[in-house]
Amino acid sequence: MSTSVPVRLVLASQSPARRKLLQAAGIEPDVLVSGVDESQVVSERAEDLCLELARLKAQAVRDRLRPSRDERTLVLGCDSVLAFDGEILGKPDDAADATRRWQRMRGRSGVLHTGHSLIDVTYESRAEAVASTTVHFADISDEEIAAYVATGEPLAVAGAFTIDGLGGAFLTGIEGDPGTVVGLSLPLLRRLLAEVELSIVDLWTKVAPGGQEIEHLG
Ligand SMILES: Nc1nc2c(ncn2[C@@H]2O[C@H](COP(=O)(O)OP(=O)(O)OP(=O)(O)O)[C@@H](O)[C@H]2O)c(=O)[nH]1
Repeated sequence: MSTSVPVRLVLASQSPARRKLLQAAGIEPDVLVSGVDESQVVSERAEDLCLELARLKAQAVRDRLRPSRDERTLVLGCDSVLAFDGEILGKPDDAADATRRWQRMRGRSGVLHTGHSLIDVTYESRAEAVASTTVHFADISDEEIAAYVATGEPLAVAGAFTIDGLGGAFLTGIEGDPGTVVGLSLPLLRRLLAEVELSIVDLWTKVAPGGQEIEHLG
């Protein structure tokens, strides 16, 4: 399903992790931060909450774009939350909150849900879904919790942990796509692109694995 015009992906997220994940996969997104106030959405279900927020972020950025005849423009919004112990947890409020969370999470499991909303600005179509990955937390010590919180890393991320940073040492395993934990599932993005009649190959702009330059598949 290749396309005859260049495809531009606009990532509606300030997340450096999401951008790096796309870049490593050969996709160089433009970034337009949505500025959506996440506190405006409340939901009982983690999957509904993260999908609604992803939708709001994508729409807020879409509304700032004009379709162009020279390219196919897509907007991707994402939002990640941790479902743990019957609660929906985003980023911790502060260091004390991150500490309390880890004292509860250690030795137990949670599910990191990431909502994805893809809008095809050119054809006004959209595709959206939630990816979920179960995360098992190691039974870490109070000293490890204190040291981890002191780095500040847990304060900036949904669930107060990372899989690809310092927090990776404090997980014993996952079931599902690791990208979902970072904040963007590439296998799910591939499926959403297929729903709008595109292939992920159409978005490759950087050097392919193995080093050879990819001509833009246009
Ligand atoms: N590097 C990394 N980042 C993570 C991980 N888990 C969650 N995050 C980040 O935590 C943040 C989750 O908050 P969100 O509200 O989804 O996104 P945000 O950072 O506020 O950015 P916006 O999309 O602009 O709202 C995202 O930036 C995720 O990339 C992880 O395991 N590794």
